[in-house]
Amino acid sequence: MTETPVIEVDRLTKRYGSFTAVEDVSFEIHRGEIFGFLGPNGAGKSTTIRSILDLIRPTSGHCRVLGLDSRRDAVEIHRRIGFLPSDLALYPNLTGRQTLEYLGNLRGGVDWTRVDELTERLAADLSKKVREYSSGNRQKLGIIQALMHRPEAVILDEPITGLDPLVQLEFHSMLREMADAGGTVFLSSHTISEVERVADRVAFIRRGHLIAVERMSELQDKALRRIKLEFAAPVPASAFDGVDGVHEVSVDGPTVTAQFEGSMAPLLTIATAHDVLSVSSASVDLDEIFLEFYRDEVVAAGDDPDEPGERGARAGAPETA
Ligand SMILES: Nc1ncnc2c1ncn2[C@@H]1O[C@H](COP(=O)(O)OP(=O)(O)OP(=O)(O)O)[C@@H](O)[C@H]1O
Repeated sequence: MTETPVIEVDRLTKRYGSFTAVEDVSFEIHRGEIFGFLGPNGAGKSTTIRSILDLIRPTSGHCRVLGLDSRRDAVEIHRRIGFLPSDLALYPNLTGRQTLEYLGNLRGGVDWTRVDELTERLAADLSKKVREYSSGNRQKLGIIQALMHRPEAVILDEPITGLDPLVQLEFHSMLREMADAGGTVFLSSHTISEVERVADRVAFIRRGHLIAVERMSELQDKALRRIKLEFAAPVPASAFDGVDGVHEVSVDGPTVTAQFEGSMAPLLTIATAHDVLSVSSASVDLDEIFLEFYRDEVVAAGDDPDEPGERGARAGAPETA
């Protein structure tokens, strides 16, 4: 039996004039899931979120939230979910507490016990006027307003901006508790470390296209590994041509380094045929995977002129389930 997805994006395309910000993006998020939505600046994250929430109208495609139509049922959706926008607009002359009272009353009242609990956990200060807030305190207020009515699902656009590391940890625990209790979290982010820490699945968006949706645990298993081989005598790089799963072979005298994925066995077969003295290997961390996905952007920024941007395709086609 398949449960109705909590958030469903179906072939979403958004054009601004002749510019396509998001093209043919589809994914589903299920109950109890923390879903990371990862991409560099301008990739299309906020455009996707705004379409889900009916804050902008898609050029084509549909979004559904809690089984409701984003356009037809926008009012009910907004009542039942929490949302932290990337550019939260607040009244500068209200205090934090007055702001929450105002926003809560739009939903029919404030659960101050819940507000106090969130305030304490995030070490927020609700007594000052919004115009006197630091950016971190402003962000805390944004998080509190998104969570204070105990929503079934929450959509968070870059939530940890400006938060110190301890508050980030506490905030991520809060998201995990929400998901464990059956809530759903959509978390847009630039940073793989945040997504790695907290998400169950992650979608990678680049230049308006969804390039992969991966389960975090599978992504970690899939991580490319780096191997260093010391030989008794120099071995040509061509000895490793066509070996399954091996990339980026580089030779420095009798030392060969390479990256590989999957089984190490084919690589070791070649190595042992050439009088190998030692083998060492280490996992490549997820930051490197992130860079693999976004290599074209890195090259465009002038960081690595060596490598053509082919390898983002390694992750395969987007998941459709
Ligand atoms: N109203 C608009 N008119 C024209 N272009 C727009 C508009 N809004 C967004 N864009 C463009 O659409 C693309 C996607 O923007 P979007 O804000 O969705 O990216 P993002 O992934 O959220 O980026 P960031 O991480 O910087 O917030 C960008 O190139 C942006 O300049």
